[in-house]
Amino acid sequence: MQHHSACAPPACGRAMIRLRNLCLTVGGAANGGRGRIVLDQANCDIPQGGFRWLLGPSGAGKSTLLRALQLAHPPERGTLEVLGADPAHAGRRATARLRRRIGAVHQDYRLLPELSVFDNVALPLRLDGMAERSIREEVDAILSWLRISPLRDRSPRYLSGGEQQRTAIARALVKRPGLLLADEPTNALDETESLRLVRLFEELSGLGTTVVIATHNPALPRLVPARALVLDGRGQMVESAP
Ligand SMILES: Nc1ncnc2c1ncn2[C@@H]1O[C@H](COP(=O)(O)OP(=O)(O)OP(=O)(O)O)[C@@H](O)[C@H]1O
Repeated sequence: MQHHSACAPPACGRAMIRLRNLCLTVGGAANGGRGRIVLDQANCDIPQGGFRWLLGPSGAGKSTLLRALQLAHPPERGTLEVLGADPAHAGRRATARLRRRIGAVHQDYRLLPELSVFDNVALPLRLDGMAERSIREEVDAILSWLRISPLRDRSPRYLSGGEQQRTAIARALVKRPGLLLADEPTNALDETESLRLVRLFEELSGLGTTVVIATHNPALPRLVPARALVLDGRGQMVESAP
């Protein structure tokens, strides 16, 4: 991989993610400490349909940056635009609408154990007010694609790690998000499933979804060569060519 000192401008089209002098800290005032700088004046543009790996050693801040992109971790300073909007200047309703256009796969899946696999995946569509009949079609299609249809009535509580991970992925994808953020989305999957999944993410980016996938598995970016955002753990982020 060839490294550049700064992130390249978007190849074409409008930036769906735009960072300008973005500073992110963790464990600050809320924890009574001084906080730790995860990103120090980072700049980056990702165009619509862009695909980026998010790389860096454990603890470098990949999950924190994904949380910020999901509008769940406010920046300390600088500008963060997501899906063409700046949440710092959007009202609560506009921010909630923006969040609904983001699909996120968390490292710990965050499935609701009291709901079935089907209902977990249906949740974002129900929150959007979609008709039940359309929900059934959409959910069944994505469960089938991820090969978890036989699990549709089970509680996530009794699923394997890989099955839970695929359920979380189905929930992130079912609403056809404009931005897909995934934190180690293949760490519980075997090689064949991992390859299918990253190919799906690649396909989605070809269809216009902006995709950011965090991983510390060096094998993964080799499956789909794409630009990478690399965090060094000391606040710096560089963008590397595929
Ligand atoms: N709420 C918090 N309070 C204090 N420190 C935190 C908090 N959340 C994260 N951190 C610290 O911030 C740093 C970045 O964590 P983060 O989870 O973003 O890293 P990561 O690159 O995703 O790591 P991994 O690859 O292990 O998942 C780590 O040093 C972590 O210990």
